Formats: sequence, structure tokens, C-alpha cells
Amino acid sequence: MVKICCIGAGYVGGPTMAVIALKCPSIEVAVVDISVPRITAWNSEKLPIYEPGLDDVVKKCRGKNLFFSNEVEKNVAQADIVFVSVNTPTKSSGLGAGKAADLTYWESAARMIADVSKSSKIVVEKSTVPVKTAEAIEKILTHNNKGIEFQILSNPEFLAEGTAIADLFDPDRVLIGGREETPGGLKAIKTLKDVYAHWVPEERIICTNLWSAELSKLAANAFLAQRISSVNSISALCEATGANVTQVSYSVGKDQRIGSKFLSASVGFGGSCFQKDILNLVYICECNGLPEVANYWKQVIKINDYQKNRFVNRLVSSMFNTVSGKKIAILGFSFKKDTGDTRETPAIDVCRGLLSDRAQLIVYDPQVPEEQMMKDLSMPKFDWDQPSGSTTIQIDEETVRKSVKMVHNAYEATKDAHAICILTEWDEFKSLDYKKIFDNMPKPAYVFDGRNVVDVGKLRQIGFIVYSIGKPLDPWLKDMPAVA
Ligand SMILES: NC(=O)C1=CN([C@@H]2O[C@H](COP(=O)(O)OP(=O)(O)OC[C@H]3O[C@@H](n4cnc5c(N)ncnc54)[C@H](O)[C@@H]3O)[C@@H](O)[C@H]2O)C=CC1
Ligand SMILES: O=C(O)[C@H]1O[C@H](OP(=O)(O)OP(=O)(O)OC[C@H]2O[C@@H](n3ccc(=O)[nH]c3=O)[C@H](O)[C@@H]2O)[C@H](O)[C@@H](O)[C@@H]1O
Repeated sequence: MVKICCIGAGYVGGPTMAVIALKCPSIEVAVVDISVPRITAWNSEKLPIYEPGLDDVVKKCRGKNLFFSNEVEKNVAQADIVFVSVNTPTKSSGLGAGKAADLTYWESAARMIADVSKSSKIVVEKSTVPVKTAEAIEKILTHNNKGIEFQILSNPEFLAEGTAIADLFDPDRVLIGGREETPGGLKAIKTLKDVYAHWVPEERIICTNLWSAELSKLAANAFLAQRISSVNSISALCEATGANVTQVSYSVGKDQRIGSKFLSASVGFGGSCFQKDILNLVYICECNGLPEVANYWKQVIKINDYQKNRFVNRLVSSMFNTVSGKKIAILGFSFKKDTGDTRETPAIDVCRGLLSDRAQLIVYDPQVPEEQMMKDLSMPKFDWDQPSGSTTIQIDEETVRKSVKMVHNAYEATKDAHAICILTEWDEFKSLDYKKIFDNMPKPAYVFDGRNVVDVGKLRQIGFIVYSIGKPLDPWLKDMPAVA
């Protein structure tokens, strides 16, 4: 029986390995992690991450050919294929701080693999890493030469949170990069290909050299994020001219060369990867003497920051230039619907902006725990664009505790609120009883829709003053331009 071990039981390691176990009953899969609470949760009824369809897959395989464990070394030693799916955040100090990927976790995993291995193994880069990382990993693995052969493969993951299981069941492509120039490399590529071939059609499994696979992952995320920043830049122009960004993006996306996906204007993109991976790409460009290319990609993140600031400014300027002491209902805190993940969620920047203007925030999100939100709002925020690595607006813990409250439903959050801010596109926000909500708010009652989920016409009929990203402005807002 082939044995797979995955180091890192996070948003990628957990779902990916669960799907491999489901689709390949003949393979034994162990997912290991240094975090005891995470593994305990994977072995419990309440999994550590919310992902539609995940519970079902885990229930079907756990204890049969899928195991979650803190016994990292033992499981690695026994495996034929070791996936490494540890976190690779942006470095916060030292060389490349604010941009480069922090490979500390990766390096320590690689050293451990080298130390505990007694048989040859295929080591698979599942984490997103800078191009050429495999070269460094090879050096670490072969450093303790005990006559063991290690083959390194790059197999980046393209799943999106909220749709992870559907993406894994039916991926657009699976990418496997390896040392195509050697027989050992080719054999390793074939071994991993055979795993995916249990359920992925062969023509969707792309095999390349190592560097193409590593770079394709960074490039794919940069291209995706670039589409959002492009449409968000157009949303600002729509507001200035009376065009409607939904109509513009529909018309633009109908061109098959452009396509309709990933063109929804929003308060900004979030999530643990887009910003981190683009900064990583920027840093690699700078290190390779390509400042123009670096600046091109930086602009994608600058527009994202601009979009979040613009939203806060629009809100404050519409409410007579101050929200001090005003109650603002925040609907949605996670970085997108169908996940409880708050990493780099635009809600953090928007809430901090409102708190710096001394607003009182009442937050409702169906999946985000209160302590996570409190932690996110009071954590020092690193300014990626400052070479010295300085921090931007800081909100201390006491202000957060005094000025932010989390509640359990949207009606409770909006009761007596001066304004509603929709920051995540949870489906339930589309079908709220907005008439009832309006009746329970002081007037004028505002809705600032950062995800374009509400029916603007209907809400205006009820009596709300509505701001919706990139849509023709409410007459009330017209004379209050948002300045960044
Ligand atoms: N979250 C996402 O949607 C996607 C993430 N990725 C990439 O996948 C990688 C992992 O991301 P996530 O799963 O979101 O991270 P995560 O933070 O949810 O999970 C990483 C896990 O690795 C564990 N870990 C760290 N060092 C370890 C070690 N030495 N031994 C054992 N366990 C260790 C941590 O305790 C943590 O549970 C990152 O490189 C990310 O860029 C790629 C595609 C999608
Ligand atoms: O490397 C990664 O981590 C992953 O990053 C993204 O996945 P994810 O961040 O989970 O979620 P997305 O659906 O891409 O959304 C990212 C952000 O963009 C926003 N978004 C997305 C689409 C859109 O049209 N407009 C828009 O504002 C979302 O609300 C969210 O805040 C990519 O979509 C995945 O392919 C990739 O594997």
C-alpha cells in the first residue's frame, strides 16, 4: 500500500488529503501537524475549518485510510510520498521584510524529513513558494546524505476557500513540476500523476519542469488578483461618471478572450494568498533586477488598498464627515462567503478605519468567532509599502474591546444602527427583511454595500440611502466625493 504523509493540516493540507483518501482507497494518508488543537479538532465532530462538503468527505475516510496525527516524525519516516503544506507567510523582519516569503516552516520541515528518513521518498511542495525553492530544498535534503534518494516535485494547489471540495473534485488542472531531465525525476512525476489519475482526467494533469510549476502558481494568483484590481479601478470611474460597474463588467466579460469570471467589483480582495503571493513575486522581480516588472505588480496591491480606503472615506463623508459615537452594523467579517477565514480580510482595514474615526461597531458573521475578530482588529498591521517595515493605523486592544461587539444575527446587529456595512457576500444578506431593519434604525438610515449584494432600487424605495460599489450614486452622496 502506498503511504502518503502530509505535513501541515491547514486549509490546504486537510481538504486536499481528505479528497485524495476518498478517491484513492488503496492509499493510506496521514495528515500531521505540530499544532495539537488543530489535530484534536480534525479528529473531532467540529473540524477546525468550515468548508462546504468537507465534513462528509472526512467522515467517509477518517479512521479507514485517512488519519490526523501529531506524530510528525513517525508518519514522515513511514511515507513513500511526503507533501509539505505548511504556511509560507510574508516575512515580517530581516532581509526582504514585508515582501519575501518566510520559508522558516518549510525549511524546518525539510530538515526534519532529512533527519528522520530511512528510505527513499518523493517530497512534494504543496505550499506556495518562491520560484527556485526546490533547489534550496534539494540541498537541505541531500545534505545529510545517507544514501537515500529524494525526488522533489512541485505540485501547487489552486483550490479556493469556500469551494475547496468542489475545486478538488473537479480541478481545471493539476500541475506537477519535476526534474524532467532525469529518469528518477520522470519516475517521480509519474508516481504522483498516478495518484491524481484516480479521478482527474489525464489531459488536465500538466507536467512541467520544477521552475515552471513554482512560477505558474505565483503568476496565476497575480493574474487573478489583477482582474479584481482592474475592475475595482473601473468601479471608481463608474461612480464618478454614472456608469454601472456591474453592466460594464458584464459587457467586458462577454468577450471570450476576457471571460466573465473574477470581475465582480468589491471593497477589495482578501485572503491569505493574493497579497502575500504578489509581494513574493514583486520581491523575486526586484532580486532579479527587474524593478519595472516589480512596480507593475505592486500596483495591483496599491489599488486594493485604495479601494478599502475609498470605501471608508465614502462612508464617513456621507455621514456628515464623522462617525464618532455612531453605531455601525458590520455584516460579514470573513474574507469571502462560505469560509470562517479572516486572514487579510478587507473587513479588518475597513473596521480599523471606522474605529480610528471613533465609531461603535456591531459585527455579525455566520462563521467567524468573536475572539478571532478581536485578535484581528487589535493586531499590529504591517505596512508592506514602507521599506522600514513601519506599521499603519494601530488600534489598541482596549479601544477594540470598548468599541466592538459581536452578535449572533443580522437583525440584532442592525438594530438602532446609523448605518449598515456589508463586507462579505454571505447569501443570507441578500434575503434579509430590509423593511424590518429600516424600521429599527434612526434616520437617515444608510447601507454601504461593499459586495454589491443588495437590490439598490428596492432598498432606496424602502427609504435607505444606499452606496453600492461602482453604481450610480444616490443623490445624497453625490456632493460628497470620496477622497483617498
Ligand atoms: N488557503 C488557501 O486557500 C491556499 C493556500 N495555499 C498555500 O498552501 C500553504 C498552506 O496554506 P494554508 O493551508 O492556508 O495554511 P495554514 O496556516 O492553514 O496551515 C499550515 C499548517 O502547517 C502547520 N505547520 C507549520 N510548520 C509545521 C511543521 N514544521 N511541522 C508540522 N506542521 C507544521 C501549522 O501548524 C498549520 O496548521 C501556503 O503556502 C499557502 O500559500 C495554496 C492554495 C490555496
Ligand atoms: O493560492 C491561494 O490561496 C488561492 O487563492 C485564491 O483563492 P481564495 O483566496 O481562497 O479565494 P478567491 O475566491 O480567489 O477570493 C479572493 C478574494 O477576492 C475577492 N473577489 C473574488 C472575485 C471577484 O470577482 N471579486 C472579488 O473581490 C473575494 O471576495 C476574496 O476576498 C485563488 O482563487 C485560488 O485559485 C488559489 O489557490
